[in-house]
Amino acid sequence: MKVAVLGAAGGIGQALSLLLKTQLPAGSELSLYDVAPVVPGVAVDLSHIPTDVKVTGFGKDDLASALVGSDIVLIPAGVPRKPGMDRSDLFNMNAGIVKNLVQGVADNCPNACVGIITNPVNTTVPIAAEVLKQAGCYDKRKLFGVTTLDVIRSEAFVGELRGLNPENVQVPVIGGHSGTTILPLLSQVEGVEFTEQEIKDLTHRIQNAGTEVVEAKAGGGSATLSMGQAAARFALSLLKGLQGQDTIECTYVEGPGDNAKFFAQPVRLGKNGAEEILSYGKLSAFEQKCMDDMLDGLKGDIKTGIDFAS
Ligand SMILES: NC(=O)C1=CN([C@@H]2O[C@H](COP(=O)(O)OP(=O)(O)OC[C@H]3O[C@@H](n4cnc5c(N)ncnc54)[C@H](O)[C@@H]3O)[C@@H](O)[C@H]2O)C=CC1
Ligand SMILES: O=C([O-])CC(=O)C(=O)O
Repeated sequence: MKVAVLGAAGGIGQALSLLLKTQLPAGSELSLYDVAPVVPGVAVDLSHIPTDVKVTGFGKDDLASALVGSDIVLIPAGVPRKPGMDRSDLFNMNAGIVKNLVQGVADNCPNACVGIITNPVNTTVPIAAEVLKQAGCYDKRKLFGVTTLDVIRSEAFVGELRGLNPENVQVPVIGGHSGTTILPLLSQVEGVEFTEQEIKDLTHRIQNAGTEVVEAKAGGGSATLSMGQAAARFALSLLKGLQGQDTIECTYVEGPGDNAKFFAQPVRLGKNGAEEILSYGKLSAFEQKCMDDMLDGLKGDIKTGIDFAS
């Protein structure tokens, strides 16, 4: 399998590429693309790690070579937030970057699965869908917004609160990837009971965890290491699915549209990508109210993306 990382020289891109170099199955290829001139150096650096994963770096004029033959394309290219900004403030800078890179996917590896990390994810994924549609190669089973960071944060915070090993905690997170559109289903965490106040506080913390990192980094960017881990988890699950070993992850996809055209929920990943959109089960009254309150915002974010690309 060939995995391409677009934006590979950035904070997320480098962490993700390191994890992929050490965790992709033997015989895989890792293709690193960035407009930053350091990218060939990142590839050389990683190539000194003794795993059977071939790493190649491609500079800004070499997008086609980076992409050709790719099975999975991960896109963390773009600008991160600074304190005081919302993810939607990144739209003006990042929408065009995602549009151009996804056009490159359409031109060079139209059958690849694409995982969009660049914010605002609620909007950049619909942009990617429109670009692929216009190129005649859109398969909704193969386009994903990577929302795994919301899941791993939920696991970490629940583990911390209850003194559990977070590796044994599972929390589905549905909706989108910004503010109140992030909806952790704490009522479904097995073997753990929360008070109403704990649910409110935890939900708020998970929804604001990106801002927690942005403020702690004080102008130096947003989550990169935890996001690298989250994207690697998603990519490795997707790859297992493509190789015939089905896996389940929450991810932002075009589904049946019961809530919004694009929506994050548990998805069975298999040979063709998103083989099955799974039910997220019964919501508590609190979760249902959170859902009702955020859906208009999520739909607005999606419309912004569709309008931009069409
Ligand atoms: N989905 C999620 O959960 C998360 C998403 N993000 C988003 O990921 C994006 C990247 O964040 P960081 O890695 O921290 O930023 P960064 O600034 O460290 O890295 C971004 C990289 O993208 C490259 N780049 C810019 N334009 C490009 C283009 N046209 N083609 C190829 N590469 C290009 C830059 O040269 C840079 O190396 C941001 O939009 C951020 O908001 C961040 C954390 C979590
Ligand atoms: O908050 C940000 O800007 C980056 C991000 O998406 C996250 O950390 O969840």
